Amino acid sequence: MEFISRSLVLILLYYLTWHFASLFEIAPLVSAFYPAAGVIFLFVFHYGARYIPVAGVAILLGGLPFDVFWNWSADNLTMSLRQWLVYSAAGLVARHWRLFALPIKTVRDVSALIVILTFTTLVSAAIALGLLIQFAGLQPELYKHLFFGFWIGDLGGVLMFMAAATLFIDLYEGHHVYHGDVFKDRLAWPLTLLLLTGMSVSAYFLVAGQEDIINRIGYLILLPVAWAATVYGMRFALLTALVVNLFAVATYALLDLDSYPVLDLQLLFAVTVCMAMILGASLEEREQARFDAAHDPLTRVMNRRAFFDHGSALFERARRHERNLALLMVDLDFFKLVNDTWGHKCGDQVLMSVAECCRRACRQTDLHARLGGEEFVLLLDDANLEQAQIVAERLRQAVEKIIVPFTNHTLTASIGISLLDEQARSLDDLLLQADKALYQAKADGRNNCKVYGSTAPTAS
Ligand SMILES: Nc1nc2c(ncn2[C@@H]2O[C@H](COP(=O)(O)OP(=O)(O)OP(=O)(O)O)[C@@H](O)[C@H]2O)c(=O)[nH]1
Repeated sequence: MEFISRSLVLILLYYLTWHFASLFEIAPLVSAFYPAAGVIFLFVFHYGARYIPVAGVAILLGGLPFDVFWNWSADNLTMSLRQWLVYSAAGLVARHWRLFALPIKTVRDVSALIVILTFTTLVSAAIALGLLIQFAGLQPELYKHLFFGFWIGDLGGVLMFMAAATLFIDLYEGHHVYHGDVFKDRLAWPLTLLLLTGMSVSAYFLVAGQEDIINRIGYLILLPVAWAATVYGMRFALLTALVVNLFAVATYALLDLDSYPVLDLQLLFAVTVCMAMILGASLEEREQARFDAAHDPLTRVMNRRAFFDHGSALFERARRHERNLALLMVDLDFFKLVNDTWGHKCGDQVLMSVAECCRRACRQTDLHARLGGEEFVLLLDDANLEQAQIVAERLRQAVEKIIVPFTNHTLTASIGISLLDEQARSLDDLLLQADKALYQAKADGRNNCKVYGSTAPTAS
């Protein structure tokens, strides 16, 4: 299954990159071949030789129909074969010698990849030039033209390849390489979409009448779709596909461009939608997996591991900036009775209600988590003793109001409080102190809040 889905992505990415890069075609066909070949390199590099035949299929399906199918020539075929062999071999060599460390995690890693690809591209361009001189008797006056054609074309191509590399890495390695502040704001989606489609549409008008250029610019619509798929997931990508395709069709109708091959437009639409579904679905799966790894499946609040990850960072920040920090350890009283009397399902419902109470008791900057069983924890950022006691008391009262489903029974909770001071050197210390306070609260008859180091109950 993985092989099939990866193969599909290889073919679609190849198609996307090939057509997108062909927009920047300076030396005919060459600049489009290289970035697309980069996709082959990446797949072979990451997943091995079994993707070499798939790459052949990608070339046939993705590259040929657009230019070569309509304009078949032996040169084009040789070029396809060459990129297939050179990049498959380069991918295998890079894989074998582990030319750069995996997994690719940062923008710097991607840059390293691009440098290697640029290098490979230039070397293969030089080899191609050498072969042409040696075997095809290339005239010296064409050297410069060809080399610059290769060079400039390839450079543009490699830059375009960045887009494919980003999609690829995002898709399979699960790292959001280019996720930064730019993408934080969801508003970025409609704005960027507007900008990209606006640019494409103005471009159509600017080059009205030059069919060849219009055909190429038409492929720009693939970019926002693939981008939306990787950054925002399937729903946004499908929406983007719909919007940009509607724009494209409307523009073609407005400009009366009936000579534009209908087949191409349909194919483009099919590819954008497939791309959106595959990339977007994968992103959503990954986000789901990430969520599942950090959350308790029953209550959907943070789990123990995620609490320690985020909590330790919060603890260190508070200690460094000498800010207050309070920890509340919450444990239900006689919860076993609920399970034993009304069943486990009923107990589960109660736990969900308690999690909700914890969520409501917190600020956005605080953390709340289920440590396990009927034990919850709250880490209150910038809260002093008085504030922590208020939150704990509010929480205790909220738990008191929970009614065990289908009964008229209520339950109570005991809460231990600890505060960041010189004694607490780590989050573990803080937890230990809150646990001791909780033990005190239980010993004192339950349904009350106790502060570590103080003997008087804060409320009951
Ligand atoms: N329904 C349900 N029960 C759970 C879950 N995890 C742990 N428990 C139950 O929580 C109960 C914990 O019981 P104890 O540790 O004896 O504590 P208690 O009965 O609350 O008594 P005190 O804490 O001393 O007041 C046990 O019956 C566990 O089976 C869960 O996910 N769902």
